[in-house]
Amino acid sequence: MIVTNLVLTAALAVLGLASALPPKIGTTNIGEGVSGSLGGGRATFKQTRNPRYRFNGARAVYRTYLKYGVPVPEDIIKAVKYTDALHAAQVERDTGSAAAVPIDDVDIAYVTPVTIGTPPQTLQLDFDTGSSDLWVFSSHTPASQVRGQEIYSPNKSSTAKLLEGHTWSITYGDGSASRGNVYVDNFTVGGLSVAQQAVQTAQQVSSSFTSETNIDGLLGLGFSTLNTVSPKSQLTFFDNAKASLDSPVFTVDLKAQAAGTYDFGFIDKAKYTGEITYVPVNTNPGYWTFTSSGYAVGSGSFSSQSITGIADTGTSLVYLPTAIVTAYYRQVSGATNSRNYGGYVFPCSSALPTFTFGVGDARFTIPSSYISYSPIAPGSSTCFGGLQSSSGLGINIWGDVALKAAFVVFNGANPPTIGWAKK
Ligand SMILES: O=C(c1ccc(-c2ccco2)nc1O)N(Cc1ccccn1)C1CC1
Repeated sequence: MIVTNLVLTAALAVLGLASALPPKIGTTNIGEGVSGSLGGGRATFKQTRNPRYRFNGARAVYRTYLKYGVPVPEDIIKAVKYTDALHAAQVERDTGSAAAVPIDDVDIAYVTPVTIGTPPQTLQLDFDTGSSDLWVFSSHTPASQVRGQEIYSPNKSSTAKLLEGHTWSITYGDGSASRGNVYVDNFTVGGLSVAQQAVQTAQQVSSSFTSETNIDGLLGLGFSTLNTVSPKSQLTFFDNAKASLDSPVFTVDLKAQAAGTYDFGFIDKAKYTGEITYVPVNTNPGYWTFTSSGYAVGSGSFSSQSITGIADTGTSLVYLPTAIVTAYYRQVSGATNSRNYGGYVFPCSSALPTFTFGVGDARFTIPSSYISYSPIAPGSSTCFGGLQSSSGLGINIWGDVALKAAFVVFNGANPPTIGWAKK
């Protein structure tokens, strides 16, 4: 047997397999970081745990054989390889969690802190499941278009690299727009890092972005097919991070007038009640498009009908077919569809019914307070509705007014699905 072992060990050494195993004694490859100080003839070393170390018994035995120069039995070598494979499968994966903070007192949008580059530059970005460009106010944005926003300066980041010859340009449904060039750099959200994230630097932003002083850029969480970078389109932060996540998901927990969270890689049971109802997602052309099973106005009967639309964290309001919206505002005294104000308005003193929408057999009720969206001007007694008609858009949109009423799982598995739960 010894002969066999000698041959085997020699073979391993020749094949370099032995080198796949840790170097021999004298190194600290024991999964514990060793830090300490030298000098003045004294040395003290404080050992710290390596959180990612997984103890491997077979490997410990293997080292002992090596330590005493005894040929390693075949079954130990097999056990080391088997347990290595097991550990590789269990390698600790990544997750992230970051706050979603409303930028004003009507929840028109939410921002989340991110860090870019080395040393890290912190910006507050609007996470937008309705688009797939990650763009930021930057040192390339004309000063006349910057009004208090934080900017990303690639020339102050030692890890920034220009994507030569790449540009981007996007126009959003509300008419806002931006364009510019592209860098890749280290990018972190809530403890979750991507080394070479495409960061699109703005050379031009439209007036609505300039005037939104609390938003330093957008982080697209739509499908990467929507990304506008040319000649080579880029991946979203989620697509880049997905492979290293415990689970290929992100969740959205937006709140009314309070900080919610975006979680990446895990589903936090503390954030919802009951069951999550998952439904299919149509990824064409690149939005999180799903079909709702119907609606009810206030305590009225539920109307079962398919309402196909997108879950869009980047849109403030809910935009649905005119028939549904008129059925809703018929229950609101003094409500009119105003050309002046660009949508349904009503006396702020009017009582508003709730609005319930279905996802499969589940039912989600949007409180009246979310639909009494805001006075059309400060101090006005006329209020703008949080539910508006989608007829001019060509797409139904479940924006923040609806998302605030639920805990939503954006499941990036293959095929993608979207899950809705009460909270
Ligand atoms: O704002 C956008 C939107 C987002 C991304 C893109 C785009 C163009 C090229 C790549 O992405 N185009 C949009 O238009 N909404 C919401 C919307 C539409 C209409 C009115 C108001 N809100 C898209 C998700 C539907």
